[in-house]
Amino acid sequence: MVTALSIAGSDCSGGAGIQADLKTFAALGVYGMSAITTVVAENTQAVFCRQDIAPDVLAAQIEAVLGDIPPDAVKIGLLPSAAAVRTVAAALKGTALPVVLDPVMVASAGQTLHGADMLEALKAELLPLVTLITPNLAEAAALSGLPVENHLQRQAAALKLKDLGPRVVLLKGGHLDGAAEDLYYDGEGFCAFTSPRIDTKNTHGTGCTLSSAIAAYLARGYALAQAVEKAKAYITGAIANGLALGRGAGPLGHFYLQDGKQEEGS
Ligand SMILES: Nc1ncnc2c1ncn2[C@@H]1O[C@H](COP(=O)(O)OP(=O)(O)O)[C@@H](O)[C@H]1O
Ligand SMILES: Cc1ncc(COP(=O)(O)OP(=O)(O)O)c(N)n1
Repeated sequence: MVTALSIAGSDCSGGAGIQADLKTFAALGVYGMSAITTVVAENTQAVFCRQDIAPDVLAAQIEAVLGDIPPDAVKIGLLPSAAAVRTVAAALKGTALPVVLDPVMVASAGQTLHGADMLEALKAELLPLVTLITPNLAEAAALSGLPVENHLQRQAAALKLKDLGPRVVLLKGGHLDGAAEDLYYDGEGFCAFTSPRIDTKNTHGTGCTLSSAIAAYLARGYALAQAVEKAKAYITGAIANGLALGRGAGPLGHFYLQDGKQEEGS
């Protein structure tokens, strides 16, 4: 059985965070496990409050998984503090696992999801350990300190992020106008993974879903660029099959592949 671990926050409304990751793993035929970093009270409209998990309990969750059911890949989502970043970095150092990092900072509803000390720790201690980082436009600007308003600026930001240590940078374009173009940079060259923009308000959890789908495909043995290509196809379908639940940005539809359609190559 192919396995993957998500280290991320809990979204009680089920659209983002650990809940989105586990649904994605299941939809893609991967046995999912979780280490929860923080419990967020949120829904399709707003974030209300959060309770961060103590670093020793976070470390114990990761150790419990790694020591018994070693995952084939790891996805990291919301890390609420520098202490959480350091805990995860210490737990993963020396494991040689493929690690996908979604550097979550702000919920689509607008609220910041981390403490002020998180950003510097993420850059210094975690980015050198990860295989692939998937910032959205705002996250890329915050991490690189560069503007990302046009294509050339986004390329420059990707170069700067690559210098911080990940093997590959995938700068997501979900918040661009026009096509949803994600820029992929592996240190040798750029390529774009692009889909038409889907006109919907139900986009809660798009970043979580894309990064966990990439982790699932890496766990299944796909090479990096191919894992991103397949994950992009999965997220596009999940957005197209989004669910009109709640009064705000509704969640994605994760199980559309099982509605009589088979995933190619599975
Ligand atoms: N309306 C949309 N139509 C098609 N693809 C989208 C849409 N919104 C986001 N995406 C895609 O979803 C993925 C997540 O991107 P993004 O929304 O930028 O992340 P985040 O949730 O972290 O802000 C990317 O592959 C992006 O291109
Ligand atoms: C617990 C938790 N983790 C992450 C997010 C952010 O999710 P993301 O997929 O990046 O995007 P939005 O749905 O917020 O656009 C979250 N809200 N909660």
